[in-house]
Amino acid sequence: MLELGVDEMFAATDQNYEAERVKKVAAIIRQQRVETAEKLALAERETHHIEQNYGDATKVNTTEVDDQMETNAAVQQQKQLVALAVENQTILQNKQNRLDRLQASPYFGRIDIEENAQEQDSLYIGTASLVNDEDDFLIYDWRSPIAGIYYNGTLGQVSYETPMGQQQANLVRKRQFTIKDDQIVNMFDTSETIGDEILQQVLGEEASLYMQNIVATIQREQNDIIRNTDADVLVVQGVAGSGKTSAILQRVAYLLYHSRTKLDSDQIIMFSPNHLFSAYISQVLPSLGEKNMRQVTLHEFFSQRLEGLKVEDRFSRFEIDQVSFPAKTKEMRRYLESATIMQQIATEMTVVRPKLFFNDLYLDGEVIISAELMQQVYAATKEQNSLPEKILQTKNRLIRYLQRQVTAWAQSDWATEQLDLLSDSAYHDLIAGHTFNSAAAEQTFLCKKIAQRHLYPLYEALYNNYFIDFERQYLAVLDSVRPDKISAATWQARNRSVRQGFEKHQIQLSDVAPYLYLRDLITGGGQNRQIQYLFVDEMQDYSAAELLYLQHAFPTAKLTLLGDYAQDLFAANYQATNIIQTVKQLFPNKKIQIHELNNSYRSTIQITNFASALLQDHAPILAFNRPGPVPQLIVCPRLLDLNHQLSQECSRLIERYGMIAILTKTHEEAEQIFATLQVDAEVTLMTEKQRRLHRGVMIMPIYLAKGLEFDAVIGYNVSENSFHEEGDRQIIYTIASRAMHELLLLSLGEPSHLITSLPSDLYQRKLDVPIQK
Ligand SMILES: Nc1ncnc2c1ncn2[C@@H]1O[C@H](COP(=O)(O)OP(=O)(O)OP(=O)(O)O)[C@@H](O)[C@H]1O
Repeated sequence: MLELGVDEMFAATDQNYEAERVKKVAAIIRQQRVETAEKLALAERETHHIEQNYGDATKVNTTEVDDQMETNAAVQQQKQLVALAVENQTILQNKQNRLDRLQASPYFGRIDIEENAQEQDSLYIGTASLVNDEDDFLIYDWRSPIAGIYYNGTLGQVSYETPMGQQQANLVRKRQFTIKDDQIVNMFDTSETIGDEILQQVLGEEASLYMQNIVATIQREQNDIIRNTDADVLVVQGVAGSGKTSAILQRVAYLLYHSRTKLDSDQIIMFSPNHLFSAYISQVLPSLGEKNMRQVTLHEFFSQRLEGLKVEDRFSRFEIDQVSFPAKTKEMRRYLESATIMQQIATEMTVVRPKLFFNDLYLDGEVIISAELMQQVYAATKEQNSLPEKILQTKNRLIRYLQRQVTAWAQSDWATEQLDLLSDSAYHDLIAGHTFNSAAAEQTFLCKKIAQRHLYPLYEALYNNYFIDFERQYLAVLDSVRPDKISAATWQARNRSVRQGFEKHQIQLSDVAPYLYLRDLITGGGQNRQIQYLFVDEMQDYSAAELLYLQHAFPTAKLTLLGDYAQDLFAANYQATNIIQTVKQLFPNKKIQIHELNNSYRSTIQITNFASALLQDHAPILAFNRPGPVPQLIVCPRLLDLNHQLSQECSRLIERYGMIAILTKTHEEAEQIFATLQVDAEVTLMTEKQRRLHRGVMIMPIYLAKGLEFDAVIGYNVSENSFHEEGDRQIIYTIASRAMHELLLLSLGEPSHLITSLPSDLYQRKLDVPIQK
């Protein structure tokens, strides 16, 4: 057995010592892997054996009461044994996975700390802990309290959390490694938070199909976000490429570690912008040994809650907005997506007994429970009860009324007729398991069953609250809350279109949050109290009403909201977003903590400076010092030339890089390019249905590229014609900031003034494109 003597570990600090140490640690990992593999094989055999026994134990005689009790006890015992064996197996499997990860790269950091003059410790930080047979920590998990020093501290006095409170120490060395298997590829001493060398190297790499974890190079400001456990609402406003998504994924891993006895990955939900993004980030947590949290898009979430209604999706709406977006529509959208409408709905529903609308419940064209009866029952509910309690009372009384109806139907001639018509198999189904003393008793029983079965849809309607006419209710609310800025005629016309939408089982996106909120306030439903943490990525794409609804739907969850108001693609043309301001207004009673990230890591300094200059009234983005080519603007006079240039540039870029994206404003443009692009590489037209990224050339509208990054980006047709509105600034910014190493912008004719108004040294303009015959 290889062991590391503690003294030996502290003695030398040079390259040889570190090289030697890695080898020794790697040997210990290998040895632990062999031992764990043996234990795991044994545990698997054990589980199999117990499962087999479990089958035998349940075959015991169950006719005698005593035997039955004995059997139950045996079954319980067997169940427990199986559960224990499975748990043991899972623990070993997790250990095995952890060792596998450590074997690929045992650690990435070392800190030397002095807690007093006599005592100095060297601690190595990796993706998981490793302990030898003497219980010495050879590697500390990056999430352990003491590892916080690695990310936070510059040399000198530092403090860290311990179970006994804050502990002070003197940080005397910080060392970074890149280790592959048991070989040190790179090693630096640094006094900075995390030195630039390793970061340079990581950021200079090619784009990958899946996002990578950043634990080796987490920056101080990101670390504060990752390790925050205080805030009810943690808000991160971060420029493009500042590591917002990376930080929250490491944050999930951190939270799962920090609260491992109380928190499970199922209790964390993340709202992501689209499925491509979900797939892109899906490997980060597993690479850190954690299960993925739940992921959902807002559209999926809304659609699940509004079964039976087709919810307008944001992408289709964006496409339609590009064709026509009248001022009146903008005004209405501003109101419908505001916190004000949500507050108005809440006010309307908290009066003592709001006027409610009910649906007649029909069966075979005949009203069985009338809306009028429902009104009477509702009117008779106790005044002092809340609205959901009144609804529950109403529902229970209506269910009792329905039960009386069932009895009446069972005693009617109709039931006897139905009985005569009953097929043999239906008859046997109904009486299965029952015996009767007389034919009359059997008949009574069967008639009751027939009536119950017949009226069951009404019971379901009552149980599921279908007896409440939510659509009419919503229309009535809309009628009463018209904002002054919108004329009565315009408002009524819109309400008519909402009604027509309901008739076709459709709902516009702006109506969803207020409609769902109204429905939940009436029924008291729609709240999930299991979720403890809710993350929203790209929060600038959520309206105030939507954020309020999410808070209402997950009342016990702590929120982490991250976004970049400069990347607001969907609402930029009708409203200015100020994330921080919005959140403060939305959650006045919550403990809000705000972090701003202004350093950008994704792109070369040239691309970041170009993107930064596009933004007005924005503090400059701090570019990471990684040089590359200056962005190019290529202007073509005709479509033919543009397409030719596109194919040429794509061919050039694909020789150099693995992942290139052509980003368009709309889906239609993406389709056109896909039809004409000629390049000797795999070309994929990305749609919402695509569930993963592809190597080669990908063509997609910018809204699908949210949160993603590519080696090189070609922004397609950034002409004045297509990008003339102020809100288009955000779109060009988002396009530009997807590029890691190279950025090209192609324009058909006059390029957008948003670009040409920038200082000319930020990009290179190419005009003399060859004209195609
Ligand atoms: N501390 C870090 N160490 C290494 N790489 C980092 C670090 N922070 C960010 N990055 C890298 O920078 C890129 C951008 O990060 P990320 O996608 O998390 O940023 P973002 O703020 O969510 O971007 P956007 O808003 O533009 O989608 C990624 O490649 C990520 O790995």
